[in-house]
Amino acid sequence: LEPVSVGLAIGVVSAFTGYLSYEDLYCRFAECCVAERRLNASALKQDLEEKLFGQHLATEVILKALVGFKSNKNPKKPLTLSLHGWAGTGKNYVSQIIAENLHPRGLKSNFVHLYVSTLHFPHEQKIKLYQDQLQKWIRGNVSACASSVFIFDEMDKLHPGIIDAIKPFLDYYEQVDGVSYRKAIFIFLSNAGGDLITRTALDFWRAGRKREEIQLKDLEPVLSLGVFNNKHSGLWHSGLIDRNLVDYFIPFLPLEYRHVQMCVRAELQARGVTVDEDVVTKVAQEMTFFPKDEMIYSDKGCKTVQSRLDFY
Ligand SMILES: Nc1ncnc2c1ncn2[C@@H]1O[C@H](COP(=O)(O)OP(=O)(O)OP(=O)(O)O)[C@@H](O)[C@H]1O
Repeated sequence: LEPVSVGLAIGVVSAFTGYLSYEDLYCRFAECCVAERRLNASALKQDLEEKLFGQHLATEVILKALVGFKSNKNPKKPLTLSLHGWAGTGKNYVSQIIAENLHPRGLKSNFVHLYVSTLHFPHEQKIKLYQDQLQKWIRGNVSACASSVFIFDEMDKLHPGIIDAIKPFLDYYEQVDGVSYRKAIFIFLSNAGGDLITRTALDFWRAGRKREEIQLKDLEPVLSLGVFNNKHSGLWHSGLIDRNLVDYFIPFLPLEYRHVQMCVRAELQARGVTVDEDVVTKVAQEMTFFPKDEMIYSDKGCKTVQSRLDFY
């Protein structure tokens, strides 16, 4: 917002109200970083339960992690979440929900920053430059707003050198060069471990067990094999794991036919269109499912639902 019009608007409103502080008023017109803004736990819970389909583990862990972190006045380190799973299962989507619950403007907020490996750090020979830039960006943004949120997409494609560059910010230091990073939130998204998570889900399905019976402890050994000891996970050898800098590893399960249907209905509702079950079935049936014999999981999750809907 342009400062003159903000100032003018504030003047007009204060003339009418007479009691709101300049800061209160300013923050109604321009975005402010409210370090002590409380997290509305029930709103977050409702968002996750209503909008995120088929991810009972992610819903539970994200809620617990964020509520715990935001209610702690003196966290010892920033919150670091690592989200893993197959394509189109909701990792970016949930980051958007988290961002909106922390900063009302969500991904558009000046205090929420999204980095995509292949877009922002594409050239291996420029690692040194990227490291410097990233450190400057993070330092600058956290100095401006302690509760900044940083989302790193395609973490499995991120050069370990870049992860090393952000490592000092994730650690238990009180301050780094006069800036405290302890109230910031880092979210890493990756497909690493997705195939192994899928295999576990499939084992449950084949054993006739419900998806909702899958517990974190069923996936922890799987993730440790696929992510912590896997050269291609991005986190490997980055030291984040040895130093326990990642607080929560969050698995995303592959989506089934019924979840794709739910995504189609949600998208129709978001477009303000009445839900036509014929369209729901047509779009869901156009998706491809695996494994070949059982055809249970959508190979792109809900990812292409929006573009497919444009045909109807
Ligand atoms: N579990 C889900 N519940 C509701 N909607 C979903 C879910 N998963 C995906 N979607 C829908 O599909 C779109 C694409 O999903 P999203 O970008 O979150 O996938 P992703 O897991 O980040 O995939 P990738 O690993 O390929 O980046 C979302 O914007 C959302 O509309």
